[in-house]
Amino acid sequence: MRPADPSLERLLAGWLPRQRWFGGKDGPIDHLTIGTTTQLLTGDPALHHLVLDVHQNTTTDHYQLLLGTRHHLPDRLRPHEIGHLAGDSPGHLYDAAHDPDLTRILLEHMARETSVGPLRFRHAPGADIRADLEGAPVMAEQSNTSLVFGGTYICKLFRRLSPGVNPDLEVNLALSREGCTHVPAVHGWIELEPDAAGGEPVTLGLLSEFLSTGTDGWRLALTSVRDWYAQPEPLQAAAAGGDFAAEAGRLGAATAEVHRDLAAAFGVTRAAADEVRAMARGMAEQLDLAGAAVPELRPHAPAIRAAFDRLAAGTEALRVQRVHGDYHLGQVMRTESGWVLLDFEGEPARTPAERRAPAHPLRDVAGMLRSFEYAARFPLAGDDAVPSGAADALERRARAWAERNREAFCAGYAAAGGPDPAAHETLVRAFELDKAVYEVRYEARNRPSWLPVPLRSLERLAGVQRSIE
Ligand SMILES: Nc1ncnc2c1ncn2[C@@H]1O[C@H](COP(=O)(O)OP(=O)(O)O)[C@@H](O)[C@H]1O
Ligand SMILES: O=P(O)(O)O[C@H]1O[C@H](CO)[C@@H](O[C@H]2O[C@H](CO)[C@@H](O)[C@H](O)[C@H]2O)[C@H](O)[C@H]1O
Repeated sequence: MRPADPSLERLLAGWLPRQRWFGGKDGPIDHLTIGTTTQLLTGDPALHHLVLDVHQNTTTDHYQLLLGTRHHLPDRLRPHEIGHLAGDSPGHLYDAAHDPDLTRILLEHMARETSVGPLRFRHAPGADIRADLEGAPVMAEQSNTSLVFGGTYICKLFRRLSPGVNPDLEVNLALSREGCTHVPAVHGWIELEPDAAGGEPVTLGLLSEFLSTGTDGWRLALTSVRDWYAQPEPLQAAAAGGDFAAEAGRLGAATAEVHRDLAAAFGVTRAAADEVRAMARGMAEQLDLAGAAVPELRPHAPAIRAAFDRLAAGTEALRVQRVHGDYHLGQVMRTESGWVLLDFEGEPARTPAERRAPAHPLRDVAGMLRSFEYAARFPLAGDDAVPSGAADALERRARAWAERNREAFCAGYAAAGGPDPAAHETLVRAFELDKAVYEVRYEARNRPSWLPVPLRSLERLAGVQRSIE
């Protein structure tokens, strides 16, 4: 395979926008070039590591791809085929993240800490990595691609690359050094060496302990929600088989403990009132952008803007610190030893600087409160899911479930030493609305059939705001 083959670049430009993890779905790809190609395995099958430079409008994003080539493509790999090159080509090209025959090579390299071209494979100090395991991708709604190796490791391959050390690696290593028990152990990572201009290596992958006894919070919460919808009247939350409130309280406490350790690892600073005003202006700008892209958001815009204005009118300085940044029920796992937090990368649509920026820890709390709203409304999202005449009763149930778990989470968070959400209502509401605006845009771009979920809960949030004005 030639490094910069125009027909390969055209194939990739056609394939990329169809991938769940592609972050540039807002507009067409103007031009795609192959930045680096590194051959990790020769023969048939062969494995190449590619960094793709994707030019869209005025920006260039970099995506990582493990490209497999085979003369004959087995049926199991057909869904992952990228295309077929004629002439002196190697035959079928496919996304090798789905090929266990090839991904095991990543473990071998990390175990031996090798360097291949610009790729450097590393392991954590003292880690003894088993290289005899096969990796299969996790089937989750993901921005990246994670491979589970024999129920022992999980290797997250970052799809869109951000400059420098990925915050997920940076934060996990820092929290482990603090002795935090709410994160999985880091075993290794893969990085791209800095280019000639210098700078930091770019993180390509993160190998962590696989939490084999864990269930993700989203799945647990949905089980509880379904149980709640199946309850006969009169409703009795505490008696419901799948009540989630005690878990929500423990999750609140774990969140506060992680915030404490993040503060110890990265420090705490003060955001003066004018910085808080700038933050509120930033939220209003995002609202304008989202309203321009998603018309369904516009009816709620005045009430949302009022919440941001209210935040801007305050004179209080805020204590800010490193936070999770994209906190929701899919980012936490309940294991036999308690709640574990995952994915400290921040929101995929934000810039690397925004993701690292200190924020008030209640921003994460608001993220999780939104997630309770999501879980409560998810079963009602499809139009045919709600029988006619039942909408009001179901809306009452959704609100009751979300409210009960919001309260339990906030109580657990405050009791474990986090700033009390009840004492910062304006701030929490602004964060919640900001997250809901982000979600509307996120769903419109990535999962249009989910758009009613944040829109329905916005009707409630914006209604609360209107009643305050
Ligand atoms: N250490 C782990 N152990 C077990 N499962 C995990 C682990 N890390 C992630 N997962 C699973 O993979 C999913 C996606 O992981 P995440 O790090 O959030 O990826 P992304 O950044 O692509 O969203 C999680 O929701 C969880 O189900
Ligand atoms: O986990 P990611 O870093 O990929 O986060 C992105 O995708 C999330 C969905 O997978 C999205 O979260 C939204 O949907 C969740 C249910 O799937 C819900 O629990 C969250 O509250 C809601 O925000 C997240 O916003 C996005 O950044």
